[in-house]
Amino acid sequence: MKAGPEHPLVPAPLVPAPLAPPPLPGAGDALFLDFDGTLVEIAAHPDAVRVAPGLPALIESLRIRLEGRLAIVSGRSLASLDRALGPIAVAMAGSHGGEFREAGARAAIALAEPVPTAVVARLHAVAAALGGLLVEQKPFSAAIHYRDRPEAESAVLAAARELARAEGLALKHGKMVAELIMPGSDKGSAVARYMALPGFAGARPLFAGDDTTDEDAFAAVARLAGGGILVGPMRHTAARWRLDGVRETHAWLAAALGEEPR
Ligand SMILES: O=P(O)(O)OC[C@H]1O[C@H](O[C@H]2O[C@H](CO)[C@@H](O)[C@H](O)[C@H]2O)[C@H](O)[C@@H](O)[C@@H]1O
Repeated sequence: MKAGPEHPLVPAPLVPAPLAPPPLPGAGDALFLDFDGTLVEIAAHPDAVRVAPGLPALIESLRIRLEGRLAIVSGRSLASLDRALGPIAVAMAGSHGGEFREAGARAAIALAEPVPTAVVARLHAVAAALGGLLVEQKPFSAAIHYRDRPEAESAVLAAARELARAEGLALKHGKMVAELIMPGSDKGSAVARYMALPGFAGARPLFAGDDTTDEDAFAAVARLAGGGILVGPMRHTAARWRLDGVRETHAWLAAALGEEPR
């Protein structure tokens, strides 16, 4: 007997079924890419990621191949993505959908309210009390990182949950990070907003991402008759396909251009 939503009395399997590799993005597709863990390997510090030398050009070439239907959708701020990738004419949404920019546009549109300064101050106090954790303040979210002190995870999450509850904020738990966000925007809403633009409308959306914070986007592309691509080890996910890691993602992007990995 099958398990799943259509058989609610049967427990879901503990080990999710494996996912096939994704199709190559091509004519009629729109491509959305997460950044950390998808385009670059996770590093010890947000500023320590290494961008492969050929990556910005690869992304721009794909954007041209897809007639402009490509965007990076990240939890990072746009300023941080701009620093990492340099001046590329590619659409980008940052701060988990709080900042939205079309390709070539100078200014971003704000789709969220900034996190109140009192909340950021409280996060700094929590970070100091836990031995000096990194607080990353972004235009529309604030993150507390515990990669340096994994043993602080439960204390970080408890404090972040309490702040989120008291202030009416959304909480995202990513890779060794807890992020507080004003409710109303996430990666799924950013994808939906791109897909409503004339250049994207009607295309099949594909979203590649590694983290649980990408699940909103996986669900959004599924609603729009596309599919998510989980990057990394198998887990319970709304994604439809899977790639093993960053290297395999680069190879997949290069293959879409008919090239060897750069
Ligand atoms: O949505 P993404 O593009 O995947 O961004 C998610 C978060 O990425 C960054 O933090 C993560 O990557 C860091 C560098 O590898 C790592 O040190 C950290 O532990 C990870 O959580 C970024 O700093 C966050 O702002 C993003 O939300």
